Amino acid sequence: MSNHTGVEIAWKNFEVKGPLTKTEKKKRKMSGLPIDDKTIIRNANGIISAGTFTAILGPSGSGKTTLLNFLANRIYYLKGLKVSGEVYINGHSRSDIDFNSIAGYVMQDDVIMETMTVEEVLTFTAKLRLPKETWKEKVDKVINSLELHNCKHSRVGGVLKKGISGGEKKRVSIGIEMLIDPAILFLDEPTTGLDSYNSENLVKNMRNLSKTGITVICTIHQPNSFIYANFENVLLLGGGNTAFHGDAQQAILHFNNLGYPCPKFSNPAEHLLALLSPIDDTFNERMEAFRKSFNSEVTELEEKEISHIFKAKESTVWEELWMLGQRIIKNFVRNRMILLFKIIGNTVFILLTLMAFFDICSGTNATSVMNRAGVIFFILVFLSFMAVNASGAYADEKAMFIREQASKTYKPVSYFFSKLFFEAPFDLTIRVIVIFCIYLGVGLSLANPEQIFIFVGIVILVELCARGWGTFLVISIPDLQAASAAAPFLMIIQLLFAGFFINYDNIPVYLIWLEYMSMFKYSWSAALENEFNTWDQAKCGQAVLCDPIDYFSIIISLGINIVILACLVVAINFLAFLALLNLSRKFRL
Ligand SMILES: Nc1ncnc2c1ncn2[C@@H]1O[C@H](COP(=O)(O)OP(=O)(O)OP(=O)(O)O)[C@@H](O)[C@H]1O
Repeated sequence: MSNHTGVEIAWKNFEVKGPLTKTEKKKRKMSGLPIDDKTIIRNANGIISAGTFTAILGPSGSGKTTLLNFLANRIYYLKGLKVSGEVYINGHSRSDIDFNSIAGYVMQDDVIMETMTVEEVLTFTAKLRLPKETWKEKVDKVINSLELHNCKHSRVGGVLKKGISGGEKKRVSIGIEMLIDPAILFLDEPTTGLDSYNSENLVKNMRNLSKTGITVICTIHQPNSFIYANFENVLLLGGGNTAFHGDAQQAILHFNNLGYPCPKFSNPAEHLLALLSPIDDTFNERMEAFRKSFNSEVTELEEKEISHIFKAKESTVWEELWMLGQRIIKNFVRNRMILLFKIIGNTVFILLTLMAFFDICSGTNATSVMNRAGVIFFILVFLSFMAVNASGAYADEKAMFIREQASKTYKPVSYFFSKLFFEAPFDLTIRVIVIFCIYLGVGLSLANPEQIFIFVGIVILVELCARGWGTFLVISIPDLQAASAAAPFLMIIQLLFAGFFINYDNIPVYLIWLEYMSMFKYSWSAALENEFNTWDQAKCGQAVLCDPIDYFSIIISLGINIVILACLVVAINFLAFLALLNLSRKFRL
């Protein structure tokens, strides 16, 4: 199915050093050894021919993934390591060619939209990256070659909602990469989490792909003997060295000749991994023997032409927005639990609020002033906490966004605005309904009918501001749990300096900037002003509360408060957008 004649990949003088772990440092200190960087891979060389299937094997920590990432040019994952060496594609230095246009990379985790069907997942990428005339044919080809026809209309599913099997999911991940017709395909531990039946099938699939001309390279943890039998070539890593690289069956003979025969009826992979693991005192001696017995030297490389470099279609922002928007809507409609929860949760909230505060604000005395201010405060706080969590959708999709950026499926700007145009409106609509019901039910001012609309406008700005903050945190903090823990703190800080708990005059000068950044300061002032600008002081009496604008120290006019709030919305969302750009830049190849 590939249009390629395949490519040969070679690496020379590949060396990796990395920091010691705390335990390693302790051990070295106790043995009086120097505490400098450890060598993970030492002067490795190798060559993998076009259209072959190679499995990189080795014990845990031997550097399999590091080698794969180095070959696949996944620089981000090598951060923190000192890496040197050169990679050649068909004899050309990798840096001289558009390597990312001929390479596909399948991550260990399958990060696919769970609510989409297999066909929809493939179609999404195909429509964005392939010309109109070819995408449909290409999707069908991928489905056929990866034997996905039985599940093409099934939803992908996830941990809580079962969908297709783990093996099928992995094949979908491979299929997404196959759409661009890669000449070389890298897979990081593709059989992890799969049962032996699915693992064997997957390995057969990979071998079949290599037979179509694609150079397939994967790392594998602990293959069983059936899986091992399907390997064409193996590259064995141990003790920082390449212990063997070549025909999988020859590997068994090679170690047999060195005096390490594979015991009868045992799994050859287990035997080889045991030989490469530091499980006894003879490890160093064994590794030295393996190193000497295998010459990985790569000599003169012949320069060969690289046929057919894939040129992805450059979709416009509008096309991308529409595709992403459709995906959001589908995901939204199919995620019935979330939909139901939002509807029931908000209905319960309206009912409870009305039961507690029904008509509480309708009076004209000082008590009514406090009630009105209290209800307004409650609405703003409740909505902002709800909205800051609405960015959870970003958290759910962060890994998928990274995968899609690595393969340049769409531009980050399209993703950002698709969330704003297609995801936010549903929440905003619910919020508007909630506010209308509560506003009318508790008896906030309707002396001027515009007041309710102005209040709704203020609430929408608060919602957009809080969403922006939530999005910024989720995108810029690598740990998602830390990001969701930080969100309420950020809201509390803004509340603290908004003017309700500490009077503006009592805020220390060096913390005054927090006051100016608080969305509650402006929304609270604007909402109070909106509420009390039709207030009849004469009916209220002489109490200090009867002049609410003065009592609450509101000095900025309603219009200016709204303008500042709108500027905050733009600034915070721009910050979130910059964070998204930065995330994309790290992973986009
Ligand atoms: N970015 C990094 N920063 C620091 N150390 C790293 C980094 N990446 C890998 N290492 C270290 O390099 C060594 C090799 O890691 P690598 O993930 O390549 O091993 P592996 O053979 O794939 O292991 P496993 O089978 O457990 O996934 C390990 O000791 C690991 O801790």
